[in-house]
Amino acid sequence: MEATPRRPADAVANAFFRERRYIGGGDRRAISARVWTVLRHWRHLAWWLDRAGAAATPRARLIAALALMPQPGEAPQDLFVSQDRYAPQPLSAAERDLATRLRGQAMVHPDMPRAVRLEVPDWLLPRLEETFGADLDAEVAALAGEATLDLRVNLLKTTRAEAARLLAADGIMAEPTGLSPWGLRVPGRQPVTATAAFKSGLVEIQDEGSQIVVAAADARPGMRVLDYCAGAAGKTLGMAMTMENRGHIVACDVSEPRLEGAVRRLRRAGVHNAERHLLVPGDRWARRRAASFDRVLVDAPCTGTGTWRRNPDARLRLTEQDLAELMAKQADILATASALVRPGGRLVYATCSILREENQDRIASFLRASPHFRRAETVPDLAPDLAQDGMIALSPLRHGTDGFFAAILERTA
Ligand SMILES: C[S@@+](CC[C@H](N)C(=O)[O-])C[C@H]1O[C@@H](n2cnc3c(N)ncnc32)[C@H](O)[C@@H]1O
Repeated sequence: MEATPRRPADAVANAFFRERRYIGGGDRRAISARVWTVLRHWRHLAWWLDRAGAAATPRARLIAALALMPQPGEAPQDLFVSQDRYAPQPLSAAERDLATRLRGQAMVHPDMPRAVRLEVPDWLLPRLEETFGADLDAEVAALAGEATLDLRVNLLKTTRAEAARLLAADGIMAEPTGLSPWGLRVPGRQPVTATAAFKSGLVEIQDEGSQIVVAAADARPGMRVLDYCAGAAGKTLGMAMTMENRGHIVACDVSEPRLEGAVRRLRRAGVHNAERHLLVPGDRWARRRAASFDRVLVDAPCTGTGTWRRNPDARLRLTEQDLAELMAKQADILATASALVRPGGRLVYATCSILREENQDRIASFLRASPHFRRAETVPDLAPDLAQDGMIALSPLRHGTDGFFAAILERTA
């Protein structure tokens, strides 16, 4: 993971295990659990190692994690033993000394700088302070928590109650979500994709926050709808559902493999009114369809800072340059996609970021440059006060969802 810092940790872990089929299930789980503990405490561990005068190598981080978070029978000197062919080398005298010194200390120390304590990059801290103000510690703690497993019930094929009943028949007890009218929340990590309900397209895995973006888009039967950054069609599927399979929806993206991934999902969900379009440089397709869609959803490429619960390593990989590049892309995409909205139609801009620069500030600068757009005065009837000034900003702490943002804009002329 350190050797390929641009690659998501779960992709590295999957490749590692694929190349080592001899590692059994129990060992895989144990290895993964240890690696994820180290990732979740990356900066804490580096701080402790620095204080102890040790280099923050992968091995040293692991020894420090075992010493700082001792579990019965898991003292580093008992795990680093060479009798077993695959076990790590025994501890050196210096490593033993390190483990002894760290043992029993609290992982988070009062002397740690705030960014280290919160496990965020230094450059990002002022931006997070701007977003969350006095709630910063609690919000970041919630972003570091366990993600929920949410399903969107596919109303094209079933009802929420019926889907819950079918899942229960497969041993999965799901509860209705509080905000999304179509959501079910499954406790813990359960094999949802093996259930009959999933295989037959009655439910899709989709965070409740993402479902709220679908609701905010308010795609209705008979409309012409564009999902401009559709990826593998997560939100296209949801909008096709609210359209009751009537009207026309186009899923666009610049990534062919992502759009390919949509094919199977659309089929499984029983969606008949969707078309896919691969955007290429100099695309005439968009120009020919100027001002023709009732709804355009821009689910923009973003920092993903709202999904840290799922990718604890992402916050460490994110650089200031990434943010700058993404913001430039968001501005371009918004300018191009907005031209496709018909007068009287709606543009919904969404991210899974919690940063103001990608969200509220992006919308403010778009509106300054686009006098024929304004914030929608009426928004879909979701939970009271969820939308303010036509914008919805969700967070794990306040809403129990990923950190999603949606702005609902109207084209006036
Ligand atoms: C947040 S993801 C979309 C997720 C998807 N809507 C879903 O719900 O599953 C952003 C998508 O924007 C696409 N993208 C990046 N640059 C783009 C561009 N210039 N125009 C259109 N799509 C773009 C990426 O390929 C990616 O699939």
